[in-house]
Parts: sequence; C-alpha cells; structure tokens
Amino acid sequence: MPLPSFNPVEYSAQLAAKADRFRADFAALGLPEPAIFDSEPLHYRLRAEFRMWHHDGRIDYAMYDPAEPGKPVLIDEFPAAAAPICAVMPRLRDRVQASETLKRRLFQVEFLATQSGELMASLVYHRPLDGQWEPAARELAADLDIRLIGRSRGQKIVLDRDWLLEEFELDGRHLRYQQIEGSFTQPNGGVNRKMLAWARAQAVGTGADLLELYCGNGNFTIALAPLFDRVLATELSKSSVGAARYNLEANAVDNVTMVRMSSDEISDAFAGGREYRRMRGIDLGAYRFGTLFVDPPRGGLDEATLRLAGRFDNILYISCNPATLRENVEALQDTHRIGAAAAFDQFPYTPHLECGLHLVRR
Ligand SMILES: C[S@@+](CC[C@H](N)C(=O)[O-])C[C@H]1O[C@@H](n2cnc3c(N)ncnc32)[C@H](O)[C@@H]1O
Repeated sequence: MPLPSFNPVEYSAQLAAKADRFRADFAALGLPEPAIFDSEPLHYRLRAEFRMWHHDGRIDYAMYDPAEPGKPVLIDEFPAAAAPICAVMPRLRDRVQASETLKRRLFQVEFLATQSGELMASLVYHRPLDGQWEPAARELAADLDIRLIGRSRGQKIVLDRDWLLEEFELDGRHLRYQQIEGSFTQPNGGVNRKMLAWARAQAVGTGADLLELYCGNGNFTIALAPLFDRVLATELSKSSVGAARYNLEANAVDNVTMVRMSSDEISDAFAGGREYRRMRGIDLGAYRFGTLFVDPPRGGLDEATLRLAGRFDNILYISCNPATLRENVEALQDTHRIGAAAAFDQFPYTPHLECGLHLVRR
C-alpha cells in the first residue's frame, strides 16, 4: 500500500468505493443497507507518528512507503493530522534542530491531540536520556505550549503527566476521557463520535445488562452505560483499565464493573472454567445479560469468544478489519442475523474501513 495522497476532491468517490466493497463482501451474509459515516476530508487524525531523518546537519520528518521500505519519504506537512499537530510540527522540528541535546539520536516523534485542544509529543531516542535532556525539553514544552515525554529503551521521562483529557458532547452529555500516551485511543475523533452515537442508537431498547470486551479506556462503555441496568466491562491492557476506571469516575458512571481480563479468560469464566482472582466478588449468574459489545483488534474474535458471543440475544460488533468480521459473522450465521450495519471512514485515502454490525438472535 503506497503512502496515501490527501486530495479532498477524490474523497467522496473513494468512500463510495469502499462502501460498495463492504456491501459486496457481506451480501451473502444478508447485510442490510449500511449507514455510511464519512470523515472530515482533512485534519481528521488525532494521532500521528513520524521517523526523524538526520541528514546534512538537519532533521526532517519522514514516513516510509511499504512498497519501498528502505527509502524515507521526507515530509513538511501531513494534512491528515489534526490542525494543532500540523501547526506544531515545523516549530518542533526547528526547535529540536537548533538544540544538540534534543536532536542527538532522536529517532521518532509521536503526536497525540484531543478535540478539546490538548496536545502531546513523545520524543523517542536511540540513546539514554541524560541530565541535560530534561531542562532542554522543559523549555521546548513551555515554548510550544504542549506536553512532552522523552523515551528511550527502558526509560520514560514524563515532564508533568503522560495523559490528555479529551472532552466532547454526545447526545446531550458532556463526556470526559483520559487518554494515556502509548495506549490505544481511536485515531479519528470526529468519526469516533459518529461510532459512539450509532452504537447508542443500536443499544436503545436492548435493555437488561451489557457485557463489553476490549473496552480500552472506556470509550464506548461511558457512552453506552446509561442505556443499561448494569455493565461488566473487560480489557487486557493494564494502563487502559486504569484510564477506564478514571473515566468512569470523571463521568459519574456508577453502574459499570471493570475487570482486567483477556477475552479468552472472560470466555473461560463464563464457560465455568477456572476461578479467577480478579473475578472475586463478581457473580456472573446475577447479571441479566442481553447484549454483548465487542471492538476487538484486527484479528477479530477467537474461538472461545465466538462461543461466548453465541449466547447473547444482541451482539454489537465494531471492527477495524472487515475480513475477520466476515469470518466471525459466518461462524455465527446459524444463531444470528445482521439486524443493522454501518461503515465508518476512520481511515480516509486508505483501503481500510471500520464497520459496525448489530447481530440479532434468529
Ligand atoms: C480496537 S481497540 C478498542 C478499544 C476501545 N473499544 C476504544 O474504542 O477505544 C481494541 C482493544 O482490545 C484490547 N485487547 C487486545 N487483545 C485483547 C484480548 N485478547 N483480550 C482483551 N482485550 C484485548 C486492546 O488493549 C485494545 O484496548
């Protein structure tokens, strides 16, 4: 896949072609007409990372075309990135270039922005960070008015905090989300809000209790919780579970129990497998689960999780990989039909498409 070119004139046609492919790929599985949710055509990415290329006494941002992996493509701008990232990129490069301490063996720069206006950059080095780095970095952070983190092998220097606070309105609620550096967060903030609204619309009326797997920092959990009596939410990553707990409190959501468990562990617990210390005090039998919400990584659902899914009347499935989504829906064909579908264009100008399905027990 070559590096994308960002031409808003081509955007609508590209999205239409992706949606057609989605329809065609799922036609045999009884896909209803999907709702199509577009992205902003530019400045839609809240995360962007670049290698730093050192040459002729200067440094430049670089990306790699997978078709020519040995050859850096030097870039001055990255129009997919959120406007605050675009604005700070040249200023950060010039300031780093002017400081030997900040520049030496700088390998990569990772930006994270929020729609609420916060911005963080992580400077990743191929050398241990010494006592001179921190004062230079503090000056840089103050000049650019951003949060800054320095990383090197086995070393992480956080100047103040390693997270941002995202805030936005959703269906009349003001939501707050801690987003931790290095942990998963949805890259396209505008499209994420459309995914949350779609998921909420699908969940209305499914009632009873919700089981959520792969909940990350509670992105969907916080949005969906008021529509259910009780929610059991699970996630593998320790830092994401920490953020999710923070977010439950920050949003005054009190009907969610959060457990750090992998999808196969929670599937095993439901199947009456071994006893899990992390499940102590949680009586699975006392829940009245009507809905399962899953948003797995690209690999989709494993066998044990598919068996667990088959027990639910409603499965809300958000997927960043239509190929594994299709395999999983095929495996559930005997018990579930597709009640509603959506395509979310998280990744404009690439072939990737995020999909949402509401699977309903036959
Ligand atoms: C696509 S992200 C979705 C996160 C969240 N729903 C959101 O919207 O931000 C997938 C999440 O699954 C978690 N994960 C990966 N493998 C897992 C596993 N085997 N069991 C449970 N969670 C897993 C990752 O840490 C990540 O947070």
